Amino acid sequence: MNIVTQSVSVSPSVDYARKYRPWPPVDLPDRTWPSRTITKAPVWCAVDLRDGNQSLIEPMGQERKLRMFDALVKMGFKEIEVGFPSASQTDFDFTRFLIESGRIPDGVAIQVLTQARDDLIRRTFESLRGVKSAIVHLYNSTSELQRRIVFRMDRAGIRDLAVNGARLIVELTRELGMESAIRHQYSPESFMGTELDFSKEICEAVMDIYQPTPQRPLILNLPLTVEMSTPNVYADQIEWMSRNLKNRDSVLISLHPHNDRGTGVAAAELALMAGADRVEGTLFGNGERTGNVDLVTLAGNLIMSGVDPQIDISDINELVRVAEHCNQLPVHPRHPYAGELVFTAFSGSHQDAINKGFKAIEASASPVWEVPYLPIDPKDLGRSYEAVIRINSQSGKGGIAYILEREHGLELPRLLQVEFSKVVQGIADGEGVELPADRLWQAFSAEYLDGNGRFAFLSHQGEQELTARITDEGREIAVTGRGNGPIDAFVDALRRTSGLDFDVANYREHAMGSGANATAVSYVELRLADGTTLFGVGIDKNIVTASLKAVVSGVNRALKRRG
Ligand SMILES: CC(=O)SCCNC(=O)CCNC(=O)[C@H](O)C(C)(C)COP(=O)(O)OP(=O)(O)OC[C@H]1O[C@@H](n2cnc3c(N)ncnc32)[C@H](O)[C@@H]1OP(=O)(O)O
Ligand SMILES: CC(C)C(=O)C(=O)O
Repeated sequence: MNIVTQSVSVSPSVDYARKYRPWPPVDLPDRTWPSRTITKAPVWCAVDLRDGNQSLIEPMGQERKLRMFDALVKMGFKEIEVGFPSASQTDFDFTRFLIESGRIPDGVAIQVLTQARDDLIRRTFESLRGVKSAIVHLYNSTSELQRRIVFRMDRAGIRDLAVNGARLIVELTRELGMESAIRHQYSPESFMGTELDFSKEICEAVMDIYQPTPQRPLILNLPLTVEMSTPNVYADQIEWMSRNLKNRDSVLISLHPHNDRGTGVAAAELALMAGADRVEGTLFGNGERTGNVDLVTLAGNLIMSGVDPQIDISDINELVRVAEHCNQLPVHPRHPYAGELVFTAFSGSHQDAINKGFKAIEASASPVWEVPYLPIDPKDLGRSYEAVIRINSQSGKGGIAYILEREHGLELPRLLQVEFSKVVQGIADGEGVELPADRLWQAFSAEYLDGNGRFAFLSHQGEQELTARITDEGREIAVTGRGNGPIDAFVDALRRTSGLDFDVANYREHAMGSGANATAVSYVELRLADGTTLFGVGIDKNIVTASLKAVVSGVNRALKRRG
């Protein structure tokens, strides 16, 4: 059989194939990264105060910068890029403030960025006077596009720019006696767009100036300044550099992914598998254009793989508050790990599976977390289970049962779950909005509990010969009946009083709470003359009273159904 395919352009005015080119793959047939796994946390460097800040509508002032800095320190970051001190007075002053106020804890290095321009490098060193531990981060763009369009320089010119910048940095470090305080970092900016042989050439030329050793390695930051390809290409580039750079043990290979194609996290992870040592990024991925790689997501992914991320994201809601305040940008409700909705299921089958997963975890002695649709325990991020299941018209019995059990201790029999979920479905469809837990309880009470119809239970005496006081349409009456126990006798009494032909098909009860506050809940399934069944529910401190109330509840519902 011949299948004839026809390609139809949705936008006939643009020939995408002529306008855009796929990024060329790296010739690395013996690549090893695809079969590796990440088994330890990288060295982290948070760049919220520099790359994040430079992309904000309103860059941070001192108050917001400090709040972010303190939060990053508290999370356990040991390297924090605090600004571009030669570019703005705010960044210069902030760097000075951190140093002069003694705000930088021992063991934490501040990092500052500079272009390869003499005046900017000198000013950068001015900002660092008296610092205990800093990383001077030199960058220049190296890609073919930037060389041609922005710098209008050939490879040699671009290499000289980097080498001269590095030389001045080494001289100033020495002149100012800052050798023990300062570490060095070089970024061939736009690394992804740079030919690998030139990346190697320029990095090695810079290494010749810095003379790194395994004890004092140079940080070579190989940025995905603009993400232009699938993440495997970046991983190949990193593996190629890691394998081909000279004196590999004297450099730390650092990643700095952006997220133009939405795969910044994937690029970082694959590149770590490819041999990188360090990652630069920001909280929740704020940064130029679509952002920097999101360090919180990377840390969450490590946790989910059983690896200690070495930064603390266990109070993720607080991190969201800090980021939203400092960046004046919201964190999306569906943001991995942090979004308001990421641990919430509305849909019935998901809720059912989560409910069963929680029960299985409770019953299991294993420490392993296994809950369908919840790949990580929200509690490990300081999130509660409260919002895990929320009810709307897409919800099913499992979710409704979960909420009634969590909020009110009711363990509804399965058939009652089915029955009540239809009631909820009707309300949710009618109102078209979410039903919060208190609305669900209101609906349950109205449907099943005291006051749900014509009769209401007041009191009873006797067991096989029973007299009960009830109200009938608000009027108090006494009813009597006989049977082999109080429920049977009460059924006999109510059958005659209501004119409804029914018996009890099933009965279940359990305690809610414990000690003096314990309450009993009874579920009775009534079978009607036409063979159909329905439930009644009663709650009372006295277990017999709870059962009799449940019978009244069921009769009221049956009468309403009969009309
Ligand atoms: C990918 C990144 O995020 S890199 C960091 C980018 N961050 C920022 O730019 C924020 C802060 N920057 C600034 O405030 C300014 O750009 C400053 C203060 C650094 C420099 O300002 P100015 O000199 O006024 O101008 P401008 O930024 O337009 O300078 C561009 C010039 O610098 C050159 N240049 C750009 N980057 C570098 C570099 N890393 N090293 C050396 N020269 C560079 C350009 O080729 C251009 O040269 P030209 O004037 O001969 O054409
Ligand atoms: C300065 C460099 C590291 C940078 O910010 C980038 O390439 O995005």
